[in-house]
Amino acid sequence: MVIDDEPPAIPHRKLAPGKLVIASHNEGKVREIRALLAPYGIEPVSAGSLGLPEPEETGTSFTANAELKARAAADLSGFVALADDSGLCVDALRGDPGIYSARWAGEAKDFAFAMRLVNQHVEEAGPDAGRDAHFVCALSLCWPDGHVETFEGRVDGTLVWPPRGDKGFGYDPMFQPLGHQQTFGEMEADAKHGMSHRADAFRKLVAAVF
Ligand SMILES: O=c1nc[nH]c2c1ncn2[C@H]1C[C@H](O)[C@@H](COP(=O)(O)OP(=O)(O)OP(=O)(O)O)O1
Ligand SMILES: [Mg+2]
Repeated sequence: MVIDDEPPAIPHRKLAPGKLVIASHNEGKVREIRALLAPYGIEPVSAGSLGLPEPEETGTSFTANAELKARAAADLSGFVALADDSGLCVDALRGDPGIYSARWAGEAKDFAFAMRLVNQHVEEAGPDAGRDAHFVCALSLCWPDGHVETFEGRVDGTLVWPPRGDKGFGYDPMFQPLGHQQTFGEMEADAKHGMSHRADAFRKLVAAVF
């Protein structure tokens, strides 16, 4: 018997030119998503500039949180919304901080503190646990009628200490992608876009909806 295990082709909805809300309140992300969208004839407006609230991230996965943020922004704005839920997953910490990556930086969004915390836990886990980590990014597009499509990307790397560079945001200064000598904090934006979890998810989005 021949078993056909090819997944059925998913009919994606195409994205028409026009306004699109970037459903994020993180300036670093908004900057990166704007750059990724630049070649595609979309007019991005940020959630902040529309005065949209920051929804509570009650999901238990990157995908669930990305969908919830995209849906909230599409409902309130009436435009297609693109949300990003992402985070740093550390092997020695069994995937933490993961979906809690923003929350580890506290109310003050203090990533110098969050990076120290991550490094401290990794050192406590001992040398055998290693310093492998990866970033994950789920990008969700939600149309005003509720249709949602989500794409996930990933980049593998190593955690360095002390942190290096001030070009990126969040945990970038302590993350060195596999096969590279610079951290994401030291790289120019274009170099990060060549390999990041966000760019990986975005490539899948482009293939599906443009
Ligand atoms: O490329 C990255 N380079 C460094 N750090 C990163 C990256 N990507 C995600 N991260 C970390 C920091 C961020 O704060 C958290 C995501 O948390 P997450 O809830 O998805 O975003 P957020 O609260 O900062 O903004 P928002 O929810 O309004 O989009 O993971
Ligand atoms: Mg958030």
